[in-house]
Amino acid sequence: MSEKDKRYSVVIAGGGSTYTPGFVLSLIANQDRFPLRKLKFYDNDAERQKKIGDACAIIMKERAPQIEFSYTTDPKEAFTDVDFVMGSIRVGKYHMRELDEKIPLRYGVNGQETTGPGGMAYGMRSIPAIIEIIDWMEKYSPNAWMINYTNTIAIVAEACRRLRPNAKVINICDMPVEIMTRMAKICGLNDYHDLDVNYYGLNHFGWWKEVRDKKTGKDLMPLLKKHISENGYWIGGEFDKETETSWAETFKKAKDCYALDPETLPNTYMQYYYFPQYEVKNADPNHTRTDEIREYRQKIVFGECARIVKAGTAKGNIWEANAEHSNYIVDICHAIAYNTHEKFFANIPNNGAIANIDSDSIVEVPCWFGADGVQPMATGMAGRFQKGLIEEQQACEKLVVDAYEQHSYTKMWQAFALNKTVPDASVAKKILDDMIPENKPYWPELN
Ligand SMILES: NC(=O)c1ccc[n+]([C@@H]2O[C@H](COP(=O)([O-])OP(=O)(O)OC[C@H]3O[C@@H](n4cnc5c(N)ncnc54)[C@H](O)[C@@H]3O)[C@@H](O)[C@H]2O)c1
Ligand SMILES: O=P(O)(O)OC[C@H]1O[C@H](O[C@H]2[C@H](O)[C@@H](O)[C@@H](O)O[C@@H]2CO)[C@H](O)[C@@H](O)[C@@H]1O
Ligand SMILES: [Mn+2]
Repeated sequence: MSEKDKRYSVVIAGGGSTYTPGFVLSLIANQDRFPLRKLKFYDNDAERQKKIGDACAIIMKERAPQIEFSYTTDPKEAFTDVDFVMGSIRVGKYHMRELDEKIPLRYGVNGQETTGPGGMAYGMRSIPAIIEIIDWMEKYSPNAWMINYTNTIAIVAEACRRLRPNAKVINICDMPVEIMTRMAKICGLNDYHDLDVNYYGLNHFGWWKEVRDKKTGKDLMPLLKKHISENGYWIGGEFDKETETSWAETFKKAKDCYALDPETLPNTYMQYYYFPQYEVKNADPNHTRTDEIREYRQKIVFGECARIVKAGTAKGNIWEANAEHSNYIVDICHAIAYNTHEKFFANIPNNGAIANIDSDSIVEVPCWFGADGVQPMATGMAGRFQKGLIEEQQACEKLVVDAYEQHSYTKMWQAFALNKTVPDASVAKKILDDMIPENKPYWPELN
């Protein structure tokens, strides 16, 4: 069979994820450009995965019967004969996410999934699980690529850099393309594919310094700056109709983040670093994003899967409209499979991509994606303001991986104490001391 006719085998690690049905629908929708012969799910929670797996089996039978579909909790079965691993696991599931959010809030510190102490706690849990998956992939399918969404991406990527430097793993985030689709709509274009950008920073910690219409080359920054200074990334109307309340607030808050540096356009996550006191004041310590997800996304996804299984058909399912999150990972697999050299974003060792940042820092920058992986774009110099922020934040991310490697309590405490979201070292210690017993099943013992 020629390369042109090749059909691919994909395993979704985290088969029980709320995003899995979206991945399946996007994969099916892209069969003309990224054809599959096999699709598998892997999860370490058989019961959770079965609920999603049984519904997806029906979707696959109805829409793509030519693709062999299965789900398993056995790593050998999961990772044998695959070309791509899509990483989407959440170690400790929503129970631990809730604690990541609520423990810092006990002490008046921002409680968020991937930023501040919560993000560092979550990253520490993800490291061994991702390393384990990489090792299985390399053992059972040595030519495969892992495209990983599993958070906390910056910490996972730093752990990959140190512990598995040659692994074929690419750590990605959907936030830049989600924001770019908003930018495209603001400019009367369709989605992120229509824009050519210069963007730099860390994961959930970055700035656009150039946005152009890909077709005409027109500078879109003046138009975007005007809109964002008035509305943030909020668009309203049909496009924002389904946006959940907390995400709506986030897109609107970008207006205040933009005001702090009107030369660049901010990633929405900057709100947690620029305005931590505001975030805490607006948070309900007894009802955080995890509660919202339990009430909405998780309930809807698992409810819909149960409905499909009961009806024995997926006709009229809620995932008809493709989500950015799942389309993006399929776009990336396609770019690697067909060596397209399209420009997306990856979290990779800097190596000069941001000229005045250490070469061994993990940075998030535009990269060209092809059969040999990713080639970063040179983004130029970080501004003085950004450079200061980046260096503080990336030191926190490195300290977490130091703590993991050295089983060091002090390094983890330093990581919390240094973070911009934490007011002082005694508060950092209280948060860490509350987190340690809760994370006992997942973290190394810290001495
Ligand atoms: N990078 C990004 O931009 C981005 C965007 C969205 C979501 N995410 C990430 O995607 C992941 C999934 O999110 P979700 O909200 O759907 O989570 P979820 O809790 O619904 O699903 C995660 C699944 O992972 C499984 N799991 C946990 N530990 C595992 C392990 N060691 N091995 C195999 N499976 C394991 C769980 O059993 C669960 O079924 C999270 O890491 C989330 O942070 C990343
Ligand atoms: O609070 P959540 O679980 O809804 O989202 C956390 C993730 O947010 C970013 O991704 C998506 C999000 O998954 C999706 O629901 C939507 O609202 O848009 C966001 C931006 O594309 C973020 O990039 C992830 O890393 C977070 O895990
Ligand atoms: Mn992300």
